[in-house]
Amino acid sequence: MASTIPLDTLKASTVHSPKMKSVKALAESASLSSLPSIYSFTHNPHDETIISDDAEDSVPIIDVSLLVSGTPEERSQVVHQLNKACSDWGCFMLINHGVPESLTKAMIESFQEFFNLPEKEKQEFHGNHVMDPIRCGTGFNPSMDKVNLWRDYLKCFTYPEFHSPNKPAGFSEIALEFSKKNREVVTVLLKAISKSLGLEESYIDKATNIELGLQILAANYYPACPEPDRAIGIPSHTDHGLLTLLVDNGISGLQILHKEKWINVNLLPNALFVHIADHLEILSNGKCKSIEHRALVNDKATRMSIALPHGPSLDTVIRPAPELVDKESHPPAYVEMTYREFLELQQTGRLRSKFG
Ligand SMILES: O=C(O)CCC(=O)C(=O)O
Ligand SMILES: [Fe+2]
Repeated sequence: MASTIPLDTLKASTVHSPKMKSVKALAESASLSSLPSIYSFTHNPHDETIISDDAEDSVPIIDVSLLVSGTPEERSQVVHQLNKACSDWGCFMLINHGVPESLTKAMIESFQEFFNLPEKEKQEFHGNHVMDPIRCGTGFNPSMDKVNLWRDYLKCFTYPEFHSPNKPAGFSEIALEFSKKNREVVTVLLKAISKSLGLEESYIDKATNIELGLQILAANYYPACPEPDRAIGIPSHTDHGLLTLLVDNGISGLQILHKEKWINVNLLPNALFVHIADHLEILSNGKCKSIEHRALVNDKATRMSIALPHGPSLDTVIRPAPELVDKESHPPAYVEMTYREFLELQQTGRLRSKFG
């Protein structure tokens, strides 16, 4: 049986992040020529020697339009590609996904306008709790992060209920449309991934109660950094949820860990990057791998990324699919708990990994 974490000791997890100056404000202050020591991140020297840009290490590219309009052979080919991408890579790049390029551009611009708001106005959206539906801040969580991260963020819960800041003008409308279009992509992908696992098409939808599944629209803002080798945007982690879709403003910085090598990800123009996340790994009993990744910073230009984690409904217990469990050869390898419990535990720093 899968073990469970005693949750009766779990209290509402408030993140006591002090009202810190944003990294954007810090980076723009005229006097900044070196990295303040509170942002100094010790990179693992072992990591640094194994960065790869090799062609053979290139992330799989999947044409998702074939799942909708392809021939039966093309559809089954894409399902096969997804099976390999989810198990061998834990990520892939998606082309012909149907999110209009102009909409993505408008979303990136709107986030930029949000981050450009006066600090005081942004502070109205400074949430404290992981379940606050709108949260803006700078990368610092005392129970999780040992150093400050060179990154500001805004996170909004956009499904099942839509939340967004009421400024800048037009932000809400663009965010609603962008979130909808991205959720449509996830709907198609989850069906195909179910099939690729040998399960019925709607298996993941039902097991996660996806009708009420949580969608988060998050933007990361990484200003140019005076000493990029000594700082980090986001340290190595896997995402919670089922799938995260990600785009950026054309400035690279995302790295994934593949076969113990850090690989620079350069997104194809108008492609979506897809991360397999923890709850898909749990549900598939390890057949799909959630991908370790991190965000580096640079000294030339501001990087922005938009990440949309799509998860189960908050109150559905997620456990390995019994169809993918075999007592002898594939025993259940993960703890079972609701997505909400997972998020709250993760925030306290007490969830060391999805293995419990
Ligand atoms: O900025 C990126 O490319 C990565 C962002 C990320 O990993 C996250 O928001 O969880
Ligand atoms: Fe991430």
